[in-house]
Order: sequence, then structure tokens, then C-alpha cells
Amino acid sequence: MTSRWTTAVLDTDHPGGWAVARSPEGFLFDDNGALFPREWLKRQDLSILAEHGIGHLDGEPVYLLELHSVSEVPGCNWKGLRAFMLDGDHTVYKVLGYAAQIGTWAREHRFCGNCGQAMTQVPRERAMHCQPCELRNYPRISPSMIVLVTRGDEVLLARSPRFVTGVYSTLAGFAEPGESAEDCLIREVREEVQIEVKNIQYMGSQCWPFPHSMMLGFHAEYAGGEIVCQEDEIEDAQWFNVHDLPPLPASKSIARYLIDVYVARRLGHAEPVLPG
Ligand SMILES: NC(=O)C1=CN([C@@H]2O[C@H](COP(=O)(O)OP(=O)(O)OC[C@H]3O[C@@H](n4cnc5c(N)ncnc54)[C@H](O)[C@@H]3O)[C@@H](O)[C@H]2O)C=CC1
Ligand SMILES: [Mg+2]
Ligand SMILES: [Zn+2]
Repeated sequence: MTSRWTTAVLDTDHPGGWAVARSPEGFLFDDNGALFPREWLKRQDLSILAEHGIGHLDGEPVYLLELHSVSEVPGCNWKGLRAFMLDGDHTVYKVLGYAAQIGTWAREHRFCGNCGQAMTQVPRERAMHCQPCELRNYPRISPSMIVLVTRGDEVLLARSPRFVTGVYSTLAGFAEPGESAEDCLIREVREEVQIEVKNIQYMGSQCWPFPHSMMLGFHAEYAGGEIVCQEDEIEDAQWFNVHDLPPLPASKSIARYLIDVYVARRLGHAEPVLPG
């Protein structure tokens, strides 16, 4: 199956195509969604900080207008990326997730971190460049491990104080320099719940644009210890029976996929497919 959305570095001097607009309050949308005819969108009263050509959707070029501030566009509203993830077309959410990461990265790399001078976009490449020190910055991607720890019919799920009320999810955390994926997973599980794990198995990966994670998903078996929640990070953690699960994360997340695969295996049901 060919993908409907492919990323590319497009020349902003070319007219036409679709555009999305992003302000501190999220993406602009109307009854037709978040993609607007680009020439029409650029005629609206928007405070444009930068324009980026980001890829092709169904063969049509797509641009991002990154705005300084929110503005009124008749018939339109603004909403955050998470709302687009929770309802709406998954491909459009992927376009917006990519747009959000490129927009944030370019905005936060307007000046060189080494000498403080203004940086410029490298033509035909997704990079910011400082001429005096020859420094190049590329979009940031942070590897993060996410793991479902299981013990027979039970799965270990936890709550962060940041989660929606009642929702429990798998354990996750960012890799530190020098760590392997397995080292990171073992450390995160120890830090967050003081549990030891064994038989670590890689399950799949997913790009997660909150803010710029590359989630590597694993399954691991319980090897020892009693649950002790990390102060401030983990509000509650429990072993849940696969027949009696709490409210779970959003259906397209890798966290949910890891849980759904394990439950399907225990119950002998067909396994789900990881959303891209
Ligand atoms: N797609 C999914 O199903 C899920 C994704 N996640 C994502 O996994 C990632 C890691 O999860 P957390 O439990 O929040 O991580 P975590 O357990 O490592 O704690 C987060 C803290 O780590 C620090 N940190 C270290 N390295 C960082 C980096 N490169 N970028 C940002 N903060 C860094 C910050 O102080 C941050 O507050 C997040 O992006 C989160 O949104 C988490 C659960 C489910
Ligand atoms: Mg964590
Ligand atoms: Zn510099």
C-alpha cells in the first residue's frame, strides 16, 4: 500500500498547494478540516513567522505557516494537536504532527546555540545553518522506551498526574546518553515502580509528536520486586487482570497497542495492527 503522506523539503517560492496554519493555540480548522488552499490562507490576516514546505498529501504539496500569534479567521477555529489525534483522519493527524515538530524546531533554532548569530534554512534540506561556525542543526528526535510489564494474566499499568482522570498506561521514559534501549527500559521501570523485568521483547515503534519522541515499544515479564511509585512522576501503579482493565490510552497510541496485543494473546483473539 502506498502512503498517502510523504515528507519532503519544498521550495516556498513555488505557488499553490495546500497549507496548514499553526499558532500557539494549535492548528486552524474549519468544516473541511485543517488543510486550506495555500494562496487563500496567505491572503488572510496572519502574523507569519516562517513558511515551510513539508511534504505531499495524495500527491499535492503541503506547506506550514508558522505564526507568531493567534488571529481571527472568519468561519475558522483553532485546536491543539491532541484533539486532532483523538478525532479525525489519522493521515491528517500525521501531517499535523510532522508540521508541529518542524515548526517548533525551526522556531527554536533561529539563532546558533554556539555563537548566537542568526541561522538560515539550508535549501533542499531540513536543516538550519550557522555560516560563521559551520554548525548545522537537524530536527530533534528523542528516543523513548515504552514497555508493558506482565505477570501471567496481569499487566502493570500506571498513572502520571498529567493523564486524563482514571486513565492508566504503560511505563515510558526518555533514553539518556550512553544507554542502550534495554538499559533505558530497565532503569525506567526501576525508577518509576521499583520492579525488575526479564525476557524483554521488541514490539514495534511509533513517532509521537508530544513533543518529539521516537517511541520504541517493548513487552517484558515481571522478574521481581513490589510496586513502589516514584514520587511526583507516578501517582498510582497497579497489576490489572486482563479481564478487568481500567480506562486505557487513546486507541492509536503505541501504549494502547502494547496492551491490546497482550490481551488478545491471553484471550486467544486476533492481534491488532500498530497504527503508523
Ligand atoms: N505514544 C504513547 O503511547 C505514549 C507516549 N509517551 C511519551 O513518551 C515520552 C516519555 O515519557 P515520560 O514518561 O514523560 O518520560 P520520563 O519518564 O523520562 O519523564 C519525563 C521527564 O524526563 C525529562 N527528560 C529527559 N530527557 C528528555 C527529553 N529528551 N525530552 C524531554 N524531556 C526529557 C524531563 O524532565 C521530563 O519531564 C513522552 O514523549 C511521552 O509523551 C508516554 C506514554 C505513552
Ligand atoms: Mg515516564
Ligand atoms: Zn554559530
